[in-house]
Amino acid sequence: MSKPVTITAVIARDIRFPTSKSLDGSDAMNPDPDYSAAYVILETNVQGLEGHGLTFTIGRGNELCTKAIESLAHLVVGKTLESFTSNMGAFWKMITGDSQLRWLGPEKGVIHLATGAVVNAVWDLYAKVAQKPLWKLLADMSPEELVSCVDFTYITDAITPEEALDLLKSKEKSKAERIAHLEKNGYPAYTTSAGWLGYSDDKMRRLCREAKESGFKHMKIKVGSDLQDDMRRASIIREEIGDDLKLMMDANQKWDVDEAITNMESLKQFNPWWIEEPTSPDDILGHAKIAKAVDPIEVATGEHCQNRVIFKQLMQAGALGICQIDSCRVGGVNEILAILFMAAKFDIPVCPHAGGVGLCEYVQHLSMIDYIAISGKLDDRIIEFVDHLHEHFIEPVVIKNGAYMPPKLPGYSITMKNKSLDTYEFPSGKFWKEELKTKVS
Ligand SMILES: C[C@H](O)[C@@H](O)[C@@H](O)[C@H](O)C(=O)O
Ligand SMILES: [Mg+2]
Repeated sequence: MSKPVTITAVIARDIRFPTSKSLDGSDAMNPDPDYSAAYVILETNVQGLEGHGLTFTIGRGNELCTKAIESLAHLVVGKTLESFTSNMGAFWKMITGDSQLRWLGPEKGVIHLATGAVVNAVWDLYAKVAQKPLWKLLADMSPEELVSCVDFTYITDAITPEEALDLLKSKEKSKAERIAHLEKNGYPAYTTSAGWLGYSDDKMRRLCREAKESGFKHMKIKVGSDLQDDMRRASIIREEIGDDLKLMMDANQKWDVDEAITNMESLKQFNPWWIEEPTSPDDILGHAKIAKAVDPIEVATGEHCQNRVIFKQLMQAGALGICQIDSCRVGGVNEILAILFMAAKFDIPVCPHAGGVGLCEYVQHLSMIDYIAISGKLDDRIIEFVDHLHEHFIEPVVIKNGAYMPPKLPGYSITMKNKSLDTYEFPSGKFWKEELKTKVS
């Protein structure tokens, strides 16, 4: 591209899907989520070229995220893409370093969710200009380039840039073999779609059967409502999937620390591989205590883990058996790379969180780059899959035989169809106008 690409405007849109109607996505803590996106469009001076990104919320509060995105806009508008991509680490430090906005976090909550959306939109633009899907853009970087994308502030006691570089260099020569493996076999996935808490027993049984038939080897269910009911539902699922498939359980932060330990005593008879979010996502020592008590069941967490610092401490404390990165809870691709480096160093499997709109589209790129260039491993690593709302994306995920196939189009796979954006914009889109009218009358 001859003329420099300049970002000319940041558009933030409040997009909400009415998933609470069918209880898709429901769990013990979140009984009625409306899967939503605070959606970002970076407009540029090049006709037809835009960077897209989103941050995931479950409905109300999406308006706060879109406002926060607008507050960050002055940091990117009027700047060239090249001024960012020539030093991605410095770009990230700049975006998270506006002192007046940083005061709202730092690096957590609404401002960090908004940061995730903007940073991801810049990566989408970068990959579109490079004419590569994001995973390939990252895979083609040298170890030095990949390390330079990361801000190591606050994590050098766990990993230094030099250590990260050594780690990447040791994987460099065999990258091509792993790319070939992915292109042939895809990256293994697990499904959560059968186990939402609000589903009837019949629906759960049917979805379990369907998931098994379509090649999934792992399934996740929700627990944390009522222990007797958790046990009843777990036994139905085991009945359907048998003993060979791996079962995971997700409590969505419902329990206190000792309660988690006691409840897992009862639930361990269903042979869960991991217990996810057993307690508050901020409780590092609590997770460590649970991990010790429930061993050999793994403790998984990360979808509400606010930044790389908390991930670092979970890893250092031996509190984390499975690292569940979330593509937009932390500050986008750069911070994800920091977490992937630490997970590789601590040899903790990364199984991304994807229960939301657009999260499957995002995280496939992240697991793929982890396998190609960072951990180099697939053992005990799977990407979450939920079968909702993919039809709204220009390049929806492709699952074959229980595995994610590598995306092909340039970008971060997060661009939504214009019609979907217009229909589900809140409150002015066609869907919500009708919906709100019926509520009033
Ligand atoms: C409200 C959401 O659907 C959550 O239940 C979901 O993200 C879940 O924790 C998951 O692990 O997929
Ligand atoms: Mg979860």
